[in-house]
Amino acid sequence: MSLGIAVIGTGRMGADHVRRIDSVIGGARVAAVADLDADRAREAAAGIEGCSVHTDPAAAMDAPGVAAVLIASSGPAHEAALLEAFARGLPVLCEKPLTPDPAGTLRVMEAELRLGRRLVTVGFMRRYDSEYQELQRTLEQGELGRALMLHCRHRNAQSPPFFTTEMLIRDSVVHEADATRWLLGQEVTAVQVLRPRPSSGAPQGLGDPQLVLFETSGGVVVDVEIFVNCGFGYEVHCEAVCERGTASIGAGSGLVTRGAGRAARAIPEDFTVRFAEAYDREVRAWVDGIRRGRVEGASAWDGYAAALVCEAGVRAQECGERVGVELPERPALYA
Ligand SMILES: NC(=O)c1ccc[n+]([C@@H]2O[C@H](COP(=O)([O-])OP(=O)(O)OC[C@H]3O[C@@H](n4cnc5c(N)ncnc54)[C@H](O)[C@@H]3O)[C@@H](O)[C@H]2O)c1
Ligand SMILES: O[C@H]1[C@H](O)[C@@H](O)[C@H](O)[C@@H](O)[C@H]1O
Repeated sequence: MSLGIAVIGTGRMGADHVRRIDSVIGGARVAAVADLDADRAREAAAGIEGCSVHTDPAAAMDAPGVAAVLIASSGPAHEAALLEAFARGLPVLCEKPLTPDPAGTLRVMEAELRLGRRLVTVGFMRRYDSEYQELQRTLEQGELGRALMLHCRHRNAQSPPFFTTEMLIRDSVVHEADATRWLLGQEVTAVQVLRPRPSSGAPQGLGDPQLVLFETSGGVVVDVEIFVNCGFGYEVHCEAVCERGTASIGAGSGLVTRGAGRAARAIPEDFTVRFAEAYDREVRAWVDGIRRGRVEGASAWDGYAAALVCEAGVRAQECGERVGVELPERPALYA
Protein backbone atom coordinates (compact mmCIF):
# COMPACT_ATOMS: atom_id res chain seq x y z
CA MET A 1 0.00 0.00 0.00
CA SER A 2 1.23 3.50 -0.75
CA LEU A 3 2.32 5.77 2.09
CA GLY A 4 -0.24 8.52 2.81
CA ILE A 5 1.48 11.89 3.29
CA ALA A 6 0.10 15.15 4.68
CA VAL A 7 1.87 18.12 3.07
CA ILE A 8 1.87 21.20 5.30
CA GLY A 9 2.40 24.46 3.42
CA THR A 10 1.63 24.47 -0.28
CA GLY A 11 3.58 27.52 -1.42
CA ARG A 12 6.43 27.26 -3.87
CA MET A 13 8.23 24.27 -2.32
CA GLY A 14 5.15 22.57 -0.89
CA ALA A 15 3.30 22.61 -4.21
CA ASP A 16 6.40 21.22 -5.91
CA HIS A 17 6.62 18.41 -3.33
CA VAL A 18 2.91 17.64 -3.82
CA ARG A 19 3.55 17.26 -7.56
CA ARG A 20 6.61 15.12 -6.85
CA ILE A 21 4.79 12.75 -4.47
CA ASP A 22 1.80 12.55 -6.76
CA SER A 23 3.53 11.98 -10.05
CA VAL A 24 7.29 11.45 -9.77
CA ILE A 25 8.17 9.10 -6.95
CA GLY A 26 6.46 5.79 -6.36
CA GLY A 27 5.09 4.24 -3.19
CA ALA A 28 3.43 7.33 -1.77
CA ARG A 29 0.38 9.51 -2.25
CA VAL A 30 -0.73 12.92 -1.04
CA ALA A 31 -3.50 12.11 1.44
CA ALA A 32 -4.00 15.67 2.73
CA VAL A 33 -2.69 19.19 2.32
CA ALA A 34 -2.87 22.22 4.60
CA ASP A 35 -2.09 25.86 4.01
CA LEU A 36 -3.24 28.99 5.83
CA ASP A 37 -4.23 30.15 2.37
CA ALA A 38 -7.14 27.83 1.53
CA ASP A 39 -7.07 28.68 -2.18
CA ARG A 40 -3.40 27.74 -2.39
CA ALA A 41 -4.09 24.44 -0.65
CA ARG A 42 -7.05 23.69 -2.94
CA GLU A 43 -4.97 24.50 -6.01
CA ALA A 44 -2.17 22.15 -4.91
CA ALA A 45 -4.64 19.32 -4.26
CA ALA A 46 -6.60 19.79 -7.50
CA GLY A 47 -6.99 16.53 -9.36
CA ILE A 48 -5.44 14.36 -6.64
CA GLU A 49 -7.89 11.62 -5.77
CA GLY A 50 -8.65 11.26 -2.07
CA CYS A 51 -6.60 14.29 -1.03
CA SER A 52 -8.37 16.38 1.62
CA VAL A 53 -7.79 20.11 1.92
CA HIS A 54 -7.28 21.98 5.22
CA THR A 55 -6.12 25.28 6.64
CA ASP A 56 -5.10 23.69 9.96
CA PRO A 57 -1.96 21.48 9.83
CA ALA A 58 -3.20 19.31 12.74
CA ALA A 59 -6.45 18.55 10.88
CA ALA A 60 -4.45 17.46 7.83
CA MET A 61 -2.35 15.12 9.99
CA ASP A 62 -5.58 13.60 11.39
CA ALA A 63 -7.01 12.98 7.91
CA PRO A 64 -7.71 9.34 6.99
CA GLY A 65 -4.71 7.43 5.69
CA VAL A 66 -2.02 9.89 6.81
CA ALA A 67 1.12 8.00 7.92
CA ALA A 68 3.81 10.67 7.39
CA VAL A 69 4.14 14.45 7.20
CA LEU A 70 6.09 16.72 4.87
CA ILE A 71 6.46 20.26 6.25
CA ALA A 72 7.04 22.98 3.67
CA SER A 73 5.40 25.91 5.44
CA SER A 74 7.38 29.06 6.19
CA GLY A 75 10.28 28.56 8.64
CA PRO A 76 8.58 30.13 11.70
CA ALA A 77 5.65 27.67 11.33
CA HIS A 78 7.86 24.55 11.38
CA GLU A 79 8.15 24.08 15.14
CA ALA A 80 4.40 23.90 15.83
CA ALA A 81 3.87 21.49 12.92
CA LEU A 82 6.79 19.30 14.03
CA LEU A 83 5.36 19.03 17.54
CA GLU A 84 1.93 18.11 16.11
CA ALA A 85 3.58 15.36 14.05
CA PHE A 86 5.44 14.11 17.16
CA ALA A 87 2.18 14.02 19.13
CA ARG A 88 0.87 11.57 16.52
CA GLY A 89 4.13 9.59 16.24
CA LEU A 90 4.37 10.46 12.53
CA PRO A 91 7.70 10.55 10.67
CA VAL A 92 8.30 13.97 9.20
CA LEU A 93 10.40 15.45 6.43
CA CYS A 94 10.82 19.12 7.30
CA GLU A 95 12.16 21.68 4.86
CA LYS A 96 15.22 23.59 5.99
CA PRO A 97 15.77 25.44 8.24
CA LEU A 98 14.40 23.01 10.84
CA THR A 99 13.41 26.17 12.70
CA PRO A 100 14.82 29.62 12.02
CA ASP A 101 16.51 29.92 15.45
CA PRO A 102 18.54 27.49 17.57
CA ALA A 103 16.19 27.86 20.58
CA GLY A 104 13.30 26.48 18.52
CA THR A 105 15.50 23.78 17.01
CA LEU A 106 16.62 22.73 20.48
CA ARG A 107 12.99 22.46 21.66
CA VAL A 108 12.24 20.25 18.65
CA MET A 109 15.29 18.08 19.25
CA GLU A 110 14.48 17.74 22.96
CA ALA A 111 10.91 16.73 22.13
CA GLU A 112 12.26 14.05 19.79
CA LEU A 113 14.72 12.90 22.45
CA ARG A 114 11.80 12.54 24.90
CA LEU A 115 10.11 10.28 22.34
CA GLY A 116 13.32 8.25 22.30
CA ARG A 117 13.28 7.60 18.56
CA ARG A 118 14.05 9.54 15.42
CA LEU A 119 11.09 10.91 13.48
CA VAL A 120 12.67 13.95 11.80
CA THR A 121 14.49 14.26 8.50
CA VAL A 122 15.65 17.77 7.59
CA GLY A 123 15.36 18.73 3.93
CA PHE A 124 19.05 19.43 3.28
CA MET A 125 18.65 18.27 -0.30
CA ARG A 126 22.26 18.91 -1.35
CA ARG A 127 23.09 15.62 0.37
CA TYR A 128 21.10 13.95 -2.45
CA ASP A 129 22.59 15.92 -5.34
CA SER A 130 24.74 13.67 -7.53
CA GLU A 131 27.52 16.28 -7.84
CA TYR A 132 27.67 16.85 -4.09
CA GLN A 133 27.69 13.09 -3.52
CA GLU A 134 30.61 12.69 -5.91
CA LEU A 135 32.51 15.46 -4.15
CA GLN A 136 31.82 13.89 -0.77
CA ARG A 137 33.09 10.49 -1.98
CA THR A 138 36.20 12.08 -3.49
CA LEU A 139 37.03 13.83 -0.23
CA GLU A 140 36.34 10.70 1.79
CA GLN A 141 38.56 8.54 -0.44
CA GLY A 142 41.37 11.04 0.16
CA GLU A 143 43.13 10.62 -3.20
CA LEU A 144 43.68 14.38 -3.36
CA GLY A 145 45.00 14.49 0.18
CA ARG A 146 43.35 16.27 3.08
CA ALA A 147 40.96 19.14 2.36
CA LEU A 148 42.40 22.54 3.26
CA MET A 149 39.78 24.98 2.00
CA LEU A 150 36.32 25.06 0.44
CA HIS A 151 35.39 27.94 -1.86
CA CYS A 152 31.61 28.16 -2.12
CA ARG A 153 29.35 30.40 -4.14
CA HIS A 154 25.61 30.52 -3.54
CA ARG A 155 23.69 32.86 -5.81
CA ASN A 156 19.98 33.39 -6.30
CA ALA A 157 18.62 35.54 -9.12
CA GLN A 158 16.44 37.40 -6.64
CA SER A 159 15.24 37.09 -3.08
CA PRO A 160 11.58 36.84 -2.08
CA PRO A 161 10.00 40.09 -0.80
CA PHE A 162 10.07 38.97 2.85
CA PHE A 163 13.84 38.30 2.84
CA THR A 164 15.94 39.96 5.56
CA THR A 165 19.69 40.37 6.06
CA GLU A 166 19.56 37.68 8.78
CA MET A 167 17.90 35.32 6.31
CA LEU A 168 20.95 35.44 4.05
CA ILE A 169 22.50 33.34 6.81
CA ARG A 170 19.61 31.48 8.42
CA ASP A 171 17.75 30.63 5.21
CA SER A 172 20.48 30.47 2.56
CA VAL A 173 23.93 29.90 4.11
CA VAL A 174 22.30 27.24 6.31
CA HIS A 175 22.82 24.98 3.25
CA GLU A 176 26.59 25.60 3.32
CA ALA A 177 26.61 25.06 7.09
CA ASP A 178 25.15 21.61 6.55
CA ALA A 179 27.11 20.85 3.38
CA THR A 180 30.40 21.74 5.13
CA ARG A 181 29.65 19.40 8.05
CA TRP A 182 28.50 16.64 5.72
CA LEU A 183 31.27 16.96 3.09
CA LEU A 184 34.11 17.15 5.60
CA GLY A 185 32.72 15.17 8.53
CA GLN A 186 33.84 18.10 10.73
CA GLU A 187 32.05 20.69 12.82
CA VAL A 188 32.08 24.42 12.16
CA THR A 189 33.81 26.07 15.11
CA ALA A 190 33.80 29.78 14.22
CA VAL A 191 32.16 32.18 11.77
CA GLN A 192 33.08 35.61 10.38
CA VAL A 193 31.09 37.74 7.97
CA LEU A 194 32.46 40.39 5.63
CA ARG A 195 29.98 42.80 4.13
CA PRO A 196 30.82 44.58 0.87
CA ARG A 197 28.64 47.50 -0.15
CA PRO A 198 25.14 46.26 -0.94
CA SER A 199 24.30 45.70 -4.58
CA SER A 200 22.03 48.33 -6.11
CA GLY A 201 20.09 45.32 -7.45
CA ALA A 202 19.14 44.27 -3.91
CA PRO A 203 16.03 45.62 -2.16
CA GLN A 204 16.66 48.72 -0.04
CA GLY A 205 18.05 47.76 3.38
CA LEU A 206 19.11 44.20 2.45
CA GLY A 207 22.82 43.59 3.09
CA ASP A 208 23.40 41.58 -0.08
CA PRO A 209 25.93 40.13 -0.98
CA GLN A 210 28.08 38.91 1.93
CA LEU A 211 31.18 36.79 2.36
CA VAL A 212 30.88 34.25 5.17
CA LEU A 213 33.93 32.42 6.54
CA PHE A 214 33.75 29.18 8.52
CA GLU A 215 36.58 27.55 10.45
CA THR A 216 36.16 23.85 11.11
CA SER A 217 37.24 21.43 13.84
CA GLY A 218 39.71 19.86 11.38
CA GLY A 219 41.38 23.16 10.48
CA VAL A 220 39.63 23.71 7.14
CA VAL A 221 38.67 27.26 6.14
CA VAL A 222 35.49 27.70 4.11
CA ASP A 223 34.48 30.86 2.29
CA VAL A 224 30.91 31.30 1.14
CA GLU A 225 29.81 34.07 -1.18
CA ILE A 226 26.11 34.53 -0.60
CA PHE A 227 24.41 36.78 -3.14
CA VAL A 228 20.65 36.41 -3.24
CA ASN A 229 19.94 39.14 -5.79
CA CYS A 230 22.64 38.47 -8.38
CA GLY A 231 20.03 39.00 -11.06
CA PHE A 232 21.22 36.46 -13.58
CA GLY A 233 20.22 33.00 -12.32
CA TYR A 234 20.84 30.31 -9.74
CA GLU A 235 24.36 29.09 -9.07
CA VAL A 236 25.76 26.86 -6.36
CA HIS A 237 29.47 26.09 -6.65
CA CYS A 238 31.86 24.35 -4.34
CA GLU A 239 35.57 23.86 -4.90
CA ALA A 240 37.57 21.82 -2.43
CA VAL A 241 41.27 22.67 -2.32
CA CYS A 242 43.19 19.66 -1.07
CA GLU A 243 46.86 18.92 -0.46
CA ARG A 244 47.40 17.30 -3.89
CA GLY A 245 44.67 18.80 -6.06
CA THR A 246 41.24 20.34 -6.22
CA ALA A 247 37.72 19.06 -6.83
CA SER A 248 34.87 21.31 -7.83
CA ILE A 249 31.18 21.08 -8.63
CA GLY A 250 28.50 23.42 -9.87
CA ALA A 251 30.03 24.57 -13.16
CA GLY A 252 27.00 23.23 -15.05
CA SER A 253 27.22 20.65 -17.78
CA GLY A 254 24.19 21.36 -19.94
CA LEU A 255 23.96 22.31 -23.60
CA VAL A 256 26.58 24.76 -24.87
CA THR A 257 25.77 26.80 -27.95
CA ARG A 258 28.31 28.63 -30.11
CA GLY A 259 27.45 31.45 -32.45
CA ALA A 260 28.01 35.11 -33.19
CA GLY A 261 31.48 34.88 -31.66
CA ARG A 262 30.23 33.56 -28.31
CA ALA A 263 29.84 30.26 -26.50
CA ALA A 264 26.84 30.11 -24.16
CA ARG A 265 25.28 27.78 -21.64
CA ALA A 266 21.99 28.37 -19.84
CA ILE A 267 22.14 29.10 -16.11
CA PRO A 268 19.31 27.49 -14.09
CA GLU A 269 16.62 29.94 -13.15
CA ASP A 270 16.29 28.75 -9.56
CA PHE A 271 16.69 25.88 -7.11
CA THR A 272 13.66 23.99 -8.42
CA VAL A 273 15.62 23.54 -11.67
CA ARG A 274 19.17 23.10 -10.32
CA PHE A 275 18.19 20.68 -7.57
CA ALA A 276 15.12 19.03 -9.18
CA GLU A 277 16.73 15.61 -9.17
CA ALA A 278 18.06 16.04 -5.63
CA TYR A 279 14.57 16.85 -4.30
CA ASP A 280 13.19 13.77 -6.09
CA ARG A 281 15.90 11.56 -4.60
CA GLU A 282 15.48 13.10 -1.15
CA VAL A 283 11.72 12.51 -0.99
CA ARG A 284 12.06 9.04 -2.54
CA ALA A 285 14.72 8.03 0.01
CA TRP A 286 12.56 9.36 2.85
CA VAL A 287 9.50 7.43 1.65
CA ASP A 288 11.46 4.22 0.99
CA GLY A 289 13.09 4.53 4.42
CA ILE A 290 9.75 4.85 6.21
CA ARG A 291 8.40 1.84 4.32
CA ARG A 292 11.42 -0.12 5.59
CA GLY A 293 11.03 1.26 9.12
CA ARG A 294 14.03 3.60 8.91
CA VAL A 295 14.51 7.36 9.15
CA GLU A 296 16.86 8.59 6.42
CA GLY A 297 18.82 11.78 5.87
CA ALA A 298 19.84 14.75 7.99
CA SER A 299 18.64 14.49 11.59
CA ALA A 300 17.31 17.01 14.10
CA TRP A 301 20.88 17.09 15.45
CA ASP A 302 22.13 18.14 12.02
CA GLY A 303 19.40 20.78 11.95
CA TYR A 304 20.49 22.00 15.38
CA ALA A 305 24.20 22.08 14.51
CA ALA A 306 23.42 24.09 11.36
CA ALA A 307 21.19 26.47 13.36
CA LEU A 308 24.02 27.11 15.85
CA VAL A 309 26.40 27.91 12.99
CA CYS A 310 23.82 30.32 11.57
CA GLU A 311 23.24 31.93 14.97
CA ALA A 312 26.99 32.60 15.19
CA GLY A 313 26.83 33.94 11.62
CA VAL A 314 24.06 36.39 12.47
CA ARG A 315 26.01 37.60 15.51
CA ALA A 316 29.09 37.95 13.29
CA GLN A 317 27.02 39.97 10.77
CA GLU A 318 26.10 42.35 13.56
CA CYS A 319 29.41 42.73 15.39
CA GLY A 320 31.85 42.31 12.53
CA GLU A 321 33.97 39.98 14.67
CA ARG A 322 34.84 36.29 14.57
CA VAL A 323 32.20 34.41 16.59
CA GLY A 324 32.76 30.93 18.02
CA VAL A 325 30.18 28.14 17.66
CA GLU A 326 29.44 26.32 20.93
CA LEU A 327 28.19 22.85 20.07
CA PRO A 328 27.05 20.68 22.98
CA GLU A 329 27.71 16.96 23.11
CA ARG A 330 25.83 14.95 20.51
CA PRO A 331 23.01 12.93 22.12
CA ALA A 332 23.33 9.17 21.71
CA LEU A 333 20.13 9.03 19.60
CA TYR A 334 22.06 10.81 16.83
CA ALA A 335 25.31 8.84 17.09
N1 LIG B 1 15.44 23.02 0.09
C1 LIG B 1 15.36 24.09 -0.66
O1 LIG B 1 16.14 24.30 -1.57
C2 LIG B 1 14.26 25.08 -0.43
C3 LIG B 1 13.88 25.97 -1.43
C4 LIG B 1 12.90 26.90 -1.14
C5 LIG B 1 12.29 26.93 0.09
N2 LIG B 1 12.69 26.04 1.03
C6 LIG B 1 12.06 26.01 2.35
O2 LIG B 1 10.72 25.57 2.19
C7 LIG B 1 9.88 26.24 3.09
C8 LIG B 1 8.79 26.95 2.30
O3 LIG B 1 9.39 27.88 1.44
P1 LIG B 1 8.61 28.42 0.14
O4 LIG B 1 9.64 29.07 -0.70
O5 LIG B 1 7.76 27.37 -0.44
O6 LIG B 1 7.71 29.56 0.80
P2 LIG B 1 6.27 30.06 0.35
O7 LIG B 1 6.08 31.36 1.05
O8 LIG B 1 6.14 29.98 -1.12
O9 LIG B 1 5.28 28.97 0.98
C9 LIG B 1 5.07 28.84 2.34
C10 LIG B 1 3.60 28.45 2.52
O10 LIG B 1 3.39 28.11 3.89
C11 LIG B 1 2.12 28.59 4.25
N3 LIG B 1 2.07 28.70 5.70
C12 LIG B 1 2.72 29.60 6.50
N4 LIG B 1 2.43 29.35 7.79
C13 LIG B 1 1.62 28.26 7.81
C14 LIG B 1 0.98 27.52 8.83
N5 LIG B 1 1.12 27.86 10.12
N6 LIG B 1 0.22 26.48 8.48
C15 LIG B 1 0.04 26.15 7.18
N7 LIG B 1 0.60 26.80 6.16
C16 LIG B 1 1.39 27.85 6.48
C17 LIG B 1 1.99 29.92 3.53
O11 LIG B 1 0.63 30.31 3.42
C18 LIG B 1 2.62 29.59 2.19
O12 LIG B 1 1.68 29.12 1.25
C19 LIG B 1 10.77 27.15 3.92
O13 LIG B 1 11.18 26.47 5.06
C20 LIG B 1 11.96 27.37 3.00
O14 LIG B 1 13.15 27.71 3.67
C21 LIG B 1 13.63 25.11 0.79
O1 LIG C 1 14.89 29.00 0.71
C1 LIG C 1 15.79 29.06 -0.37
C2 LIG C 1 16.37 27.68 -0.64
O2 LIG C 1 16.84 27.11 0.51
C3 LIG C 1 17.41 27.68 -1.73
O3 LIG C 1 18.00 26.42 -1.87
C4 LIG C 1 18.49 28.73 -1.47
O4 LIG C 1 19.34 28.79 -2.57
C5 LIG C 1 17.88 30.10 -1.21
O5 LIG C 1 18.91 31.01 -0.97
C6 LIG C 1 16.90 30.06 -0.07
O6 LIG C 1 16.33 31.32 0.12
